[in-house]
Amino acid sequence: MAASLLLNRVSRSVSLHRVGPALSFSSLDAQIHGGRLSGTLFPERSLATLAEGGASRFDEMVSANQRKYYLLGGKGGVGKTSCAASLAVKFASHGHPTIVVSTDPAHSLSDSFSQDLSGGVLKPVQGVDSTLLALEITPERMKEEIKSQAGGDKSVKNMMDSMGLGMFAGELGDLNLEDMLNAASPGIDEIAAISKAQYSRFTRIVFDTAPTGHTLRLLSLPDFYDSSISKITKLKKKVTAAASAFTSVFGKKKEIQEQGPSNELDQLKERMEKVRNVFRDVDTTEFVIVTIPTVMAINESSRLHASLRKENVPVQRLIVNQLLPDSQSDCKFCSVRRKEQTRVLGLIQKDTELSGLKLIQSPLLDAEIRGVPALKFMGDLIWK
Ligand SMILES: Nc1ncnc2c1ncn2[C@@H]1O[C@H](COP(=O)(O)OP(=O)(O)OP(=O)(O)O)[C@@H](O)[C@H]1O
Repeated sequence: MAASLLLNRVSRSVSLHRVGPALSFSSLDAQIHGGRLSGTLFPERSLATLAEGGASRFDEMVSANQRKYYLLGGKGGVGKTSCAASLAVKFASHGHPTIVVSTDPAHSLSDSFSQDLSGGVLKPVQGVDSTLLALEITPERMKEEIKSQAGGDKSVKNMMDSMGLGMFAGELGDLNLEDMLNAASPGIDEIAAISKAQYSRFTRIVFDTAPTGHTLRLLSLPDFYDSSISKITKLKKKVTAAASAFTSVFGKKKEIQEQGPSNELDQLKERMEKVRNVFRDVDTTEFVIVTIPTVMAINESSRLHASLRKENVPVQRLIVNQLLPDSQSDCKFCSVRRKEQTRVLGLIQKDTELSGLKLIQSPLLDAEIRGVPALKFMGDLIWK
């Protein structure tokens, strides 16, 4: 049986001692020095060789004091939440007041921290020696907020009426404004909110994003909003110009109310600009792709990277999570799986989208990563 890592959390600490071919933890007195585990050793190979010690260049991630945003995303079930939560714990324990945000409607931050972080408001994470807040975004609350800002009513027609453009609502046919208001992807408002002044002291913001498709929507939403709002604004200007031309020729006052586009739309447009700038700022933002060593997951990661590149979202790191640790005494199953994962790692090196990224290898632990001590342990393995 491949030597694997058992993570039995005793009280609130974990540690490492050797049990037969497996390794298990009972109190966190094992220090990880430069990839070697002091105390009981992992005889075949240090964990760091698995986690490619230093590949993540955590020193770069933690150095600057200016605010930075890290979005972790990828295929469902690969370990996004565990990696995001472990990164947030690591930032906080390195002195950065940190916020970890889950934009995934199927939240698992509460599970990962083993604390109730639900409710759509910022909540302090217990058991971390410095400031770490968590936010599980509730899509419902977000949608209500957007609808209320669009003059209360949901329909495009009523909204256009409120801007004196009711008779032109048909012209917006191709503009699915209703979709925009009704299906606002969760996260936009909170991302806009977090960039507000009162959160300025938080210098690291970590996003645990939803599986790939949903995240791409979230990333493209600011542009979608922007183009929708500019369409309305342009139409408004066109109509006003037509109305004044009409008046000068026929001398009759058309009943076009002289209103600027509703200021709710202006505010929305402004917030979208802010979010879009956050997502694309190479100095402050980075999207970290998380995957596992299977062909399907690598293919999806490659497509995700291509989409992020198109959206100009900066990507530097790729985490390959749940890698089988080395072991001399391999069972048949493990040796087949190990061969496959080695092949897949080779595919990454040849993949035009992924080969340029910093590759972080994260070992498979044979227990769930739940609670701050386990997240600290995982963080020490991958964020080095
Ligand atoms: N390296 C690892 N070793 C052992 N278990 C792991 C590892 N990484 C993640 N897990 C476990 O795998 C499960 C899924 O992890 P996680 O919730 O972080 O994935 P996710 O990508 O966020 O999932 P989802 O897409 O459903 O949100 C959890 O039970 C977690 O504890």
